[in-house]
Amino acid sequence: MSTNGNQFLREENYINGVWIAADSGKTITVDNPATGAAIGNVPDCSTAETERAISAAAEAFKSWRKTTALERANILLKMHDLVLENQEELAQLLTMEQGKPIAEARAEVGGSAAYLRWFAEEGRRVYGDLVPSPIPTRRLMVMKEPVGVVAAITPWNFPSSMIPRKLGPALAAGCTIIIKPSEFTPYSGIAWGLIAEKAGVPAGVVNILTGDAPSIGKALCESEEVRKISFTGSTRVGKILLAQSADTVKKVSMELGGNAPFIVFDDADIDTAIAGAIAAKFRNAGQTCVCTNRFYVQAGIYDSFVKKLTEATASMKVGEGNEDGVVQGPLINEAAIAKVEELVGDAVQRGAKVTVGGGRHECGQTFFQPTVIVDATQEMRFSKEEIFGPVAPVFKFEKEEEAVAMANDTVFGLAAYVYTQNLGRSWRMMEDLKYGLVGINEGVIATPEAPFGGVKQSGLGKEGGHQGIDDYLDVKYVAVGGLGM
Ligand SMILES: NC(=O)c1ccc[n+]([C@@H]2O[C@H](COP(=O)([O-])OP(=O)(O)OC[C@H]3O[C@@H](n4cnc5c(N)ncnc54)[C@H](O)[C@@H]3O)[C@@H](O)[C@H]2O)c1
Ligand SMILES: O=C[C@H](O)CS(=O)(=O)O
Repeated sequence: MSTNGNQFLREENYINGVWIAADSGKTITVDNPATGAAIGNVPDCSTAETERAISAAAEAFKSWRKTTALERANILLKMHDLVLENQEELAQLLTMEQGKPIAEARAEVGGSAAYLRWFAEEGRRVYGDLVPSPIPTRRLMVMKEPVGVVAAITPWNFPSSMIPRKLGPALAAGCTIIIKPSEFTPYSGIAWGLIAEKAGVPAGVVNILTGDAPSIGKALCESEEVRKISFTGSTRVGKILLAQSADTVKKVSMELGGNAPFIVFDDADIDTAIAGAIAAKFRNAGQTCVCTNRFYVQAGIYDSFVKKLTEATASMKVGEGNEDGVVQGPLINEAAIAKVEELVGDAVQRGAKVTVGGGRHECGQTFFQPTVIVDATQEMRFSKEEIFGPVAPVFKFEKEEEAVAMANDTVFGLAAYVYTQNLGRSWRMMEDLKYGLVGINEGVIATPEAPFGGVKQSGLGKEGGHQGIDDYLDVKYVAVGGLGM
């Protein structure tokens, strides 16, 4: 059943085409991060429900894998249309449970639909090979097949769009899926069950579970029937899931934490760099995996960049997501605020100076002032730890090789950004920066057409692009002999 008039605000889980409560009747209360008010309660499911979801997905796989790529594409496009037809309701749900400004929520929902369209098309281009045989009486074929049951575990910062990045390629490839959204933002995840149901996705193909993450995750990782784990979240949890998946040798996709450098050279167009800096730092209140974590600014442009960045940051309106003109909402909870406060405190203690912001915002317990902090050094914690908040540390450098060395001095490798008008330098940056994504004079680059994913401890595998569906396919080599008979 739905509450508060939004048809997508459902307080049940979706297993095998049936809406259910937790066996125990237990629930998890979900709060609005901007106001602290309770939105509602979702099922607190655990191992038993997870095992039923796995059985349902395994049974549904037997027939879903035999549908044609065109049939699957048509269902994904129906889901795409439903998302766009209900974009406002889905965006309002997202802002209510996650806090982001409504314009960002609308964009996220639009992006969700775009991933569905992309993979509807990609699914119809899963080609095999006929390999020239060295033996006259033998033919060599390469086939691609769906891996089977997929388990998807997703984060709270993009509670809508992180799901179709997995559901899209999974269904397009012929896999079935069990989705466990974050307990902080479950409603946008549960909504995918309703969208699937309305689109006519057969029972068991899409299953949505909320509840005790460790026990659900353990059941998914230890099941022989689950053949792939697709995770988006922290590197810490990614490592737990990788370890838990080892015994059954699962395929894994890991979209993990980041520590993005944003390098500005003296020859950069400064206004372009400032626009890119604001977009790359403060989107979703700095709570994105690809948000800039470190600004490295060359000495010749440093003072004017700091001045302009401070001015632009000071002009940002903070408040609840539906308030006119608000460009920054709350952080997800008070623990997130405390973490950001800790990192700012550490930097100031080590000699950094705040030019704007630096503390909690008057809007409420979960709001933090958009902040610029200068004279940053590699010894400060935020040079190695993901801030995940609206704080922009600015470091000064003299030479190009110094910037590259500092930028690469991290265990992470998700996104990096470079602002320069020098062609040779931009190519050296592309090649020398050890990251999965590089923006040259661009601060927001994710798109369904391109492979998104990190290297090092930022992850394994890609989401989007033609690479995105490969992670949901097994490659089979078939040798057909006896042709001389
Ligand atoms: N690389 C990317 O594409 C990408 C995208 C978004 C977020 N992230 C990263 O995610 C983090 C923020 O998201 P978060 O706080 O939700 O991350 P998180 O790792 O705390 O939680 C992510 C998901 O894992 C679940 N989970 C937690 N502990 C688990 C366990 N022991 N077993 C199974 N599941 C478990 C959570 O319930 C949630 O659904 C940041 O580090 C951010 O960089 C990465
Ligand atoms: O935080 C994670 C998202 O993947 C960021 S983006 O919307 O893909 O840029």
